[in-house]
Amino acid sequence: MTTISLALKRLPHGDGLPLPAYATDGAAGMDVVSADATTLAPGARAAIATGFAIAIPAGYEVQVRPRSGLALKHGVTCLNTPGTIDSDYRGEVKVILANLGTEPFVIARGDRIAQLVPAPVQRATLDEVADLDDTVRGSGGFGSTGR
Ligand SMILES: O=c1ccn([C@H]2C[C@H](O)[C@@H](COP(=O)(O)OP(=O)(O)OP(=O)(O)O)O2)c(=O)[nH]1
Ligand SMILES: [Mg+2]
Repeated sequence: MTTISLALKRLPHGDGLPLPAYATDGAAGMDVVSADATTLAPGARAAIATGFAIAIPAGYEVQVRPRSGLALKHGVTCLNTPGTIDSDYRGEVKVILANLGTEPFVIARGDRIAQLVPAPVQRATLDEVADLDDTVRGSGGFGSTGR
């Protein structure tokens, strides 16, 4: 395991909120809390404020991932999972939540709504060619190998 340092700037409406934190020693994600108090109707989505901005070192991203408990118990997930925070983004970190459940989902300020996972970024260059090498799979996909 490696640990990187993220610069975090608390925004005015983040005053008094707990910062993202690991719930246990072995947690992969830092739980992030909502700065908003709102209700997500069934089928609704919203960008939820967190009250902070971060600066990520070059070569890294931060992924915004759902919490499994919210997904399983309430059908609430990050719509764009995993959300991508770019290293050059300096705006407020937001969590795009969607309520895929059947009941309104009430979010209180301070509720843990998602988790942040830093990850190294692998970039690529593109090498445009006339033909690709042959493989057994070929163009088969989307269930081509059976159930
Ligand atoms: O869950 C998320 C996803 C993104 N962002 C912010 C940080 C990220 O760096 C920026 C852009 O995200 P992305 O590249 O996924 O969105 P886009 O639709 O491609 O927007 P842009 O044109 O600004 O890149 O939005 C968040 O705060 N939360
Ligand atoms: Mg983008």
